[in-house]
Amino acid sequence: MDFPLEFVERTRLLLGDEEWKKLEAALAGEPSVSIRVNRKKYGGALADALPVPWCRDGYYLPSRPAFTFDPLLHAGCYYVQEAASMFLDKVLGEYVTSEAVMLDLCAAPGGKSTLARSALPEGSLLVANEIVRARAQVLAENLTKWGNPGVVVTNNAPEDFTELGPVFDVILTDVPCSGEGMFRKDETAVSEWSTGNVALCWQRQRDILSAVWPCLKEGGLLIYSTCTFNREENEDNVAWIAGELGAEVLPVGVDPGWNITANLAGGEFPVYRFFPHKTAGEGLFMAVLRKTSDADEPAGRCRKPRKDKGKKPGKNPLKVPKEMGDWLLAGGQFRLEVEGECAVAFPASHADLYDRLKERLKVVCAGVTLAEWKGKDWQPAHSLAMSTGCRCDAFPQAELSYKEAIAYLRKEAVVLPSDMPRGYVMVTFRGHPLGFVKNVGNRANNLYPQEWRIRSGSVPEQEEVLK
Ligand SMILES: C[S@@+](CC[C@H](N)C(=O)[O-])C[C@H]1O[C@@H](n2cnc3c(N)ncnc32)[C@H](O)[C@@H]1O
Repeated sequence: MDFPLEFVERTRLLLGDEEWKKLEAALAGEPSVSIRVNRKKYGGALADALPVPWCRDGYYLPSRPAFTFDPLLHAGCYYVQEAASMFLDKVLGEYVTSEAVMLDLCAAPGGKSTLARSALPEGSLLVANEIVRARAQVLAENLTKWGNPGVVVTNNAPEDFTELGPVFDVILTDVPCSGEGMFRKDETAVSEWSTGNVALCWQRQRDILSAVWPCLKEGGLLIYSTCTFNREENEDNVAWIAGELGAEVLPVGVDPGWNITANLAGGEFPVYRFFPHKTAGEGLFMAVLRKTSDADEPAGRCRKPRKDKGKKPGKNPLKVPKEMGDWLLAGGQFRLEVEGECAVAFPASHADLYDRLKERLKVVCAGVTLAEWKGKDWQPAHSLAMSTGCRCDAFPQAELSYKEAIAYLRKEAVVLPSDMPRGYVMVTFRGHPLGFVKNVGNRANNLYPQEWRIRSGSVPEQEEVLK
């Protein structure tokens, strides 16, 4: 692969001649394949997989299966994620040990959000935000499949958060960057690279950080990451956060055998760099900072919503039927309410914050959507089937074969055994919920979300299921 000359020169200067040659060779090689399992859904051991050392649920696979045709992927049993990004698990495991409210500001497609949702202590809330509307939909899909009810997905610009005040214990800014660490996976990252773009990126990163800084509590944690190598977007920005915004940079306990690279800019503070020639994974930079200053916003204060923002709740004639609480394993821990045409369950312990977020932000989805009103009855929602909080035995269940499961995920017709009761039936594959159908006797109407269906027609001959 031909890299831009200026990139070669700058990276050679950063690493030295010998290291650059090794990196160049690695960037021309094949990326490793890794996944992270959802321990709330998938308990089995993996054959032939090697653990990713810095992540409790991460595994390298010996080859790349046709993931699209694995029903377990669509059931949220695992997420395909490059291994270096999983370092977030080490950071959260070390620094977030009690219930927390976390914002993942640049979250789509959701790799780090799904990881955070597994790593955060029980009772925590994750707000996952994405500025690009179409990407926010993908983020919502991935988090819905992951199934943790303590999630709010929003579609906002960083500035929209500023006036919330200091509500977050942890903020992750996995900022848009020049993407040098993704060169072997993403050819457009190579073609779009220029020194001008690097400058644009580091300036935009500072704007993003300044916009959300007032939302971080004093003593709260900022996790800053990029997937690029240059020092401007990495060490220089960390030094700027510490000096200008007011933070101390924190160390993370790492094993020397992991081959993580330290600060390359001569600074004293700890940062964590992953290079593809040293660790199996793509390029990643991560630093952890604790907010020391509170100059912007007195703790606990939150400005009133802007007058033009926030919808006045109109009177909704729909009510959530009481029995819907029985569709959840811990129904009593949720606030049930109707939002538009949907019955939504949201963790009661964070309901006040959710109301504040709704006043200011564009919420794509939150908590568990239990059902949708269809004019005559409530139709159980896909989000419920995906939720780890769902009481699955509240519904009749039909186990599907591999072929039937793929047909269901392609939104094709499904035929259920003749003794299945009429009405809503949960379909499963190897015991994992895939969604709902409505059994009308001679056929079952497929309720899989149209926009999530498998579109590819080339169904593999053999079963492509995680082993
Ligand atoms: C590196 S990607 C995030 C990857 C994600 N954290 C994950 O682990 O799957 C950066 C994200 O920032 C978004 N973005 C682009 N411009 C932005 C801006 N000005 N402010 C905030 N986010 C932005 C991009 O759309 C993209 O989804």
